[in-house]
Amino acid sequence: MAIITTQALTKRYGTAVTALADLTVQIEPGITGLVGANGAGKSTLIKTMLGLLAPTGGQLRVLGLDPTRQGEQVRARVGYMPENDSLPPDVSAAEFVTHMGRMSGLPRAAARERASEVLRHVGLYEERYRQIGGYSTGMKQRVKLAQSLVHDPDLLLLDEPTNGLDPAGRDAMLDLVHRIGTEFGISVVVCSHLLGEVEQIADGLVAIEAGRLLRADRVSSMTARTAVLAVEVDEGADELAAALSARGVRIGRDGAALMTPVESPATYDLVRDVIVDLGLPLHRLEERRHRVAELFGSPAAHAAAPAPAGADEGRSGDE
Ligand SMILES: Nc1ncnc2c1ncn2[C@@H]1O[C@H](COP(=O)(O)OP(=O)(O)OP(=O)(O)O)[C@@H](O)[C@H]1O
Repeated sequence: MAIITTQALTKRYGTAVTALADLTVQIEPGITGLVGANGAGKSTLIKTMLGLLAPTGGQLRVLGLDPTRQGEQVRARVGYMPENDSLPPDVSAAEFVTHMGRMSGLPRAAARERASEVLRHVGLYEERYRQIGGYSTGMKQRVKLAQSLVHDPDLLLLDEPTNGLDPAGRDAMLDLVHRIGTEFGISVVVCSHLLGEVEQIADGLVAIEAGRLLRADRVSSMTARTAVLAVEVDEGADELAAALSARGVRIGRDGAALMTPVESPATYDLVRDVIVDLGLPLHRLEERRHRVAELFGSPAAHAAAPAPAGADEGRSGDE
C-alpha cells in the first residue's frame, strides 16, 4: 500500500509562482528518490507532506493522514531533515537531539537515551558532547539526520542530505540513508538534484520538473525496460547529435559516446542511416547497461545527472 499519495496536488506562492502543478503520484514503502533540478518543487512537496504548507488545490495523504488537517499526527510519525543549515551552533549534538526528542513528547531520560542511540547510528557518538558550531558540514548533516530519527518515525523525509558534501562524504551519507531504510525498516523519501546519486540507493524514483511529474517508477522496472544505445564516431559527434535531435531522438553524452534510449528497433536503423547520410566514421555502436539518468530526456534531468564516462558502477562523480 502506498505511504504517500497525491492527487492533482497544486501549490502556488502568490499568483506568480506555481511550485506544484497538478501532481498525481503514489509513493510506495521503501527508499524513494525525489529528483528534480533546483526549483523543481521538491522542498515545496516535502513541506506540504509535513503539513507546514497548505496546498492550493488537490489531495494529499501521508501514512493515510491528511497533513493539512492532521499535521501534528503526521509529524509525530514522520522525521524531517531540512535542506538548510538550521542548527544552533552553541549547543552540543547530544543536547540538541535530546531537546528535539523532548519536543516530540519523549520524557527527559528517554529523550537522552534515544539521542545517544541515534547519534551512535549516524556515527557521531564520540563527538556528541562537542558544540555543533565546531562541526564539519558532514557532521552537521549527520546531526540533522539524527534529530529526524529521534522520535522513532515510520517515514523519513530528507531534503538534499548530501548538500555541501565532498564525494567521500556523499557516499558515506548515502550509505547511511540506505542502511536506515533497509536495516531499520523505515521508509525514506530522499530529495536530490542529482539523479545519478539517489538511483544508487533508491527502490523507486519520482522525477519532477517545474512542479509537474516527469516520471515515477520502480528503479528496477525503469532499468529493465529501456536499453541504451552508445554511439561513437571518430569525428563529427556534435553534427551527429544535432542531426539525431532534429529527428526527435533524445541524446545524452557519456564521455565521447552519444547515448540514446532504444525506444524501438527502428532506433538502430535511424542512427545508422544518419551516420551514413553524414558520411561519419563510425567507431562503435553498442547497446549498454545503462543508468536511470540516461533514460530522462529533459534538460532538467540531464542537468541533474550528466553521465560521466564509464560511470556505470560509480556512485560519485555526478557533479
Ligand atoms: N516561500 C516562497 N515564496 C515564493 N516562491 C517560492 C517560495 N518557496 C519556493 N518558491 C519557488 O517555488 C519553486 C519551487 O521551489 P522549491 O524550493 O520547492 O524547489 P526545489 O526543487 O526544492 O529546489 P531547491 O533544491 O533549489 O530548493 C521555485 O520556483 C521557488 O523559487
